Amino acid sequence: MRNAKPISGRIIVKVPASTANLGPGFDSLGMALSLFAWISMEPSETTRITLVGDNLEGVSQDKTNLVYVVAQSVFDKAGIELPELDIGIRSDIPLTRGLGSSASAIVGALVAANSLIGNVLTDDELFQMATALEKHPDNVGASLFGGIIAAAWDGTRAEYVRIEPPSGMDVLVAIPEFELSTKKARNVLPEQITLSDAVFNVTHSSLLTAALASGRLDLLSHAMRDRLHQPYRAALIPGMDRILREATDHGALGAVLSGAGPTLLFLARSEHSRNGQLVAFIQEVMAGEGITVKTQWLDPCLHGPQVLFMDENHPDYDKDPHRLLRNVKVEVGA
Ligand SMILES: Nc1ncnc2c1ncn2[C@@H]1O[C@H](COP(=O)(O)OP(=O)(O)OP(=O)(O)O)[C@@H](O)[C@H]1O
Ligand SMILES: N[C@@H](CCO)C(=O)O
Repeated sequence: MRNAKPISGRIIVKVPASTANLGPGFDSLGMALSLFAWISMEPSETTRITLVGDNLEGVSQDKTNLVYVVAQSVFDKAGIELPELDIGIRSDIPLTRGLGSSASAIVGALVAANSLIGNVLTDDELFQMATALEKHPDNVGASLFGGIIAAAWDGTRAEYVRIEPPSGMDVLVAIPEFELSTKKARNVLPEQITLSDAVFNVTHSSLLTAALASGRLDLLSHAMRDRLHQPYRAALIPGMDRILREATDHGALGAVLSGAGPTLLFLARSEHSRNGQLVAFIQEVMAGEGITVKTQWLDPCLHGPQVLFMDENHPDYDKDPHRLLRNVKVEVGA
């Protein structure tokens, strides 16, 4: 039990998307991306959950909503009651595509709820809660701390180290039109793997972490290879095998499945990245498979959630929060 009191006012949190694994770092490596979701939250007489924009189709608007449930877990842990909430959610992160939409919802909800009660929970407590909810620390760690994180969870406690992304590195994502839930993409993984595949992944994941930490972009094509999950998941994503194998011939430094997929993610040197060759190659292979993909250049996001607090004196306080969310580009914090 803590001495926490709900504050009156509205919190808006802007939280980054993330990519997990980066190839061999299964359930361990994550990187925050310059693609965002926004959550507004304030105490209210009755619970209302409003979804803004096109990316949240199918997300529940009752008390089963992930953001509402996670917020309640913060209040529970802090020992206070705050059952009714007015929540608004806007997301530019497509759902179930491997860009950490659920992690951003969890992290956004944790940070918004904690801000509403005066930040009584520490970042470490939020990280432990987020990891236990998501069941792996890679996406949530990246969304919470920004940059690249290397993390390990033993089922009880998660530890992480944040790595500043190397400069001059751009990120391309190729997002297929179809959804692939994390659950389905984990169900195709084998119960057991060979020792040689385990050694392959441990060694490549270590090399990748060291390469990212020291800015050795020249090592990425070698280090980003994986034998633990991508070979099994490839059957779910037509075209993936060829694209990952040949992407470095078309200007990528490295190419991987983003999280549990189906999004494919490419790292490239900034000075080479926007010449269109890589995008044209991806589009051609996917078109051959009859799949439409949306490609988007992003940057590593260097920061975690940004929080805007509006009290009744804020010039926008009287505006409908959901209209505010629709119009964000709301600048929230530094
Ligand atoms: N903003 C949100 N508000 C409420 N629920 C959300 C939100 N974003 C995601 N979710 C929930 O998370 C589910 C998607 O989680 P899932 O782990 O399958 O995919 P992902 O997080 O997009 O991908 P990955 O974990 O592979 O990066 C959605 O179907 C929805 O139930
Ligand atoms: N590390 C996770 C990320 C998806 O949430 C996986 O690949 O299944």
